Amino acid sequence: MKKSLQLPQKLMLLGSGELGKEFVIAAQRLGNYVIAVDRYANAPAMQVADCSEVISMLSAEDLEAVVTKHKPDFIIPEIEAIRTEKLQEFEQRGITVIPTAAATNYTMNRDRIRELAHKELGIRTAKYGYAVSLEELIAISEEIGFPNVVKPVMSSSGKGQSVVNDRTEVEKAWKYAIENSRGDSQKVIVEEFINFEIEITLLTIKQWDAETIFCPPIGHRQERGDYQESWQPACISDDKILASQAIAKKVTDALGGAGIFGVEFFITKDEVIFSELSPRPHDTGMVTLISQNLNEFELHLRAILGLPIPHIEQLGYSASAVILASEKSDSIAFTGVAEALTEKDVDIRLFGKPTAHPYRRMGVALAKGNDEKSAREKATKAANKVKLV
Ligand SMILES: Nc1ncnc2c1ncn2[C@@H]1O[C@H](COP(=O)(O)OP(=O)(O)OP(=O)(O)O)[C@@H](O)[C@H]1O
Ligand SMILES: NCC(=O)N[C@@H]1O[C@H](COP(=O)([O-])[O-])[C@@H](O)[C@H]1O
Ligand SMILES: [Mg+2]
Repeated sequence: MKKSLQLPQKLMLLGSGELGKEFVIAAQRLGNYVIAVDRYANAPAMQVADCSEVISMLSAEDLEAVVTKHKPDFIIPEIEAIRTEKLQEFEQRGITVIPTAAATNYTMNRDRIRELAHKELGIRTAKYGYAVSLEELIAISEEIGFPNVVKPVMSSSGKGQSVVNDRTEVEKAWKYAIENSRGDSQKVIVEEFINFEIEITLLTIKQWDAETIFCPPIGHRQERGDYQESWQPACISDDKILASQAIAKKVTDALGGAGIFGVEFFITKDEVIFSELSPRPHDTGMVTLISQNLNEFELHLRAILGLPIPHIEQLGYSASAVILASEKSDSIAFTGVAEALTEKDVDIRLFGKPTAHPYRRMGVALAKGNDEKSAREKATKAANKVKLV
């Protein structure tokens, strides 16, 4: 389905964090009208949108109220934790849900997308199983073996995730996962620990009326299940790039619709292993704010609106490194931005989150370099100069 190319369109963004903020900027540049929605006021994307709403996105009534009030042409989820059954209803009423309401339902929980990829599409993933109680977790952990990785089926950015080295650590992992599960789920996934050489995000752009296209792979490093730095291009063989593209195409075709997807893979010496995917811009893809002629947010917008993407150009070795909070605070100020910006080909984004807590991502440093190493070092050095006070 292709939408009319008449602009502006009315876009409702469900989730208004840093990824949403850059998406709103891209949408505004083409004059679109954006309603930014999130669970708290003054969220990053709300600061640049035409208007905003604070609701519980897990509440069908709250979603109904804002959709009835604003009558958007498009609903664009920015986080997973949304009452996706309600999105199906909006879609039936003729509102375009990105990429599709069914796709947001598949990717809301790790188990649904895993079942689709592994069972229905026959794609290689880490060995896995599920548990809804500590007893089940002990049994399935022993079946899968140690070390393994335990995650709530509903969470993101590593929340509630832990690596379990042996039987004695299972109970702690269970408690941590349940305490940090988002939404109403009490289910965890246990995965075989993959000893990868590198992990990548393959930004995959699915279009209404044109072929699926890909950005060059993005390499990334994670801690506590959360992204710390990313770089593009990731150095992997052409064979492995083609293999990951084929898998990304297969999964995104099954999900349907249009938009950008961040498809995550573990790359081992001999294998390309599918991990998970975001049906929207990806945090590690923030590197494209400096590394490409069209960043992931502009690509998402063009794909959504059915605008052409004639060419994606990679602009050379580039990297991003996160700026994290270290303590709880509700008065946010930074030092060191001037120092960080003294270096050539370095840029900083501060998201404008109104409060901080340990490890909350507050900004990102971006850099270009002569090679991967120098780009990564420049980005990390710049990120380290910026401090919350
Ligand atoms: N089975 C595994 N083997 C090895 N490492 C893993 C495994 N699963 C997850 N990890 C590590 O933890 C990171 C986060 O895992 P995952 O992507 O599943 O979580 P997430 O909460 O969805 O993160 P995000 O929302 O940021 O994508 C991975 O990028 C990887 O570094
Ligand atoms: N890996 C998913 C991801 O990076 N999502 C991004 O983080 C925001 C939530 O941040 P918060 O937890 O600091 O509010 C989300 O709104 C999205 O922009
Ligand atoms: Mg991930």
